[in-house]
Amino acid sequence: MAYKNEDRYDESVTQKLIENYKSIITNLGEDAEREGLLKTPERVAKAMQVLTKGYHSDAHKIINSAKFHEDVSEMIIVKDIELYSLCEHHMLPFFGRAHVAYIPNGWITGLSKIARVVDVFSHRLQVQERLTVQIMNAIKETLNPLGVAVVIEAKHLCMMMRGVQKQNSVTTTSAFYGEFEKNPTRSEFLKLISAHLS
Ligand SMILES: Nc1nc2c(ncn2[C@@H]2O[C@H](COP(=O)(O)OP(=O)(O)OP(=O)(O)O)[C@@H](O)[C@H]2O)c(=O)[nH]1
Ligand SMILES: [Zn+2]
Repeated sequence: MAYKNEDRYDESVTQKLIENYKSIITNLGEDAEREGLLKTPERVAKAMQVLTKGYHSDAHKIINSAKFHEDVSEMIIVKDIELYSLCEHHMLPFFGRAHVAYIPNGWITGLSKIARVVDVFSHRLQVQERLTVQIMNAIKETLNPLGVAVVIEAKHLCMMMRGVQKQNSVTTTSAFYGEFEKNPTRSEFLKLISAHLS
């Protein structure tokens, strides 16, 4: 079913996930029947559907729904778009911010749609590199711009709470297309967002 917002859940998926999470709680050595945990499988089932709702959204449709003809040829940057995603290896969160820019070639889109595209792809099981490229490609394929740039800075809980346990490392990924593949455009973009790069 299509999820219009995060309050809608697929009832059959919820029921299956409730059984799955009951088993997980039991297999972790907890008592799934104790009072505090009784509703937990349902809560997690719903939370996980929200965190993966991007599978039910189409980034191309989102951009095309607010696509306007406009003769602008300057770089448009939407920076500091906060994002929360789940790493596909551990299903633990990674979170940070995305900086997205494009140079129009006759078409622009609503600014909020750029942030919505970040949400669509981040609400899936991801690796940061693919997330970065998917955002770039969605803008490239819908607006046919002269260039697109995406930079994502994120911290991965799988590197913080477990495993290597590094609390301060930030991963930066980038994807550049068209004009952004060369200077001076790329350096102008990086300069404009540089206050936000660590
Ligand atoms: N490239 C990339 N790697 C990621 C991302 N999120 C998590 N990882 C890494 O995925 C790797 C999975 O490695 P494995 O050796 O299979 O898993 P693991 O034994 O749990 O690894 P450790 O985290 O080193 O304990 C780890 O190095 C994670 O840091 C991501 O977005 N991009
Ligand atoms: Zn991970």
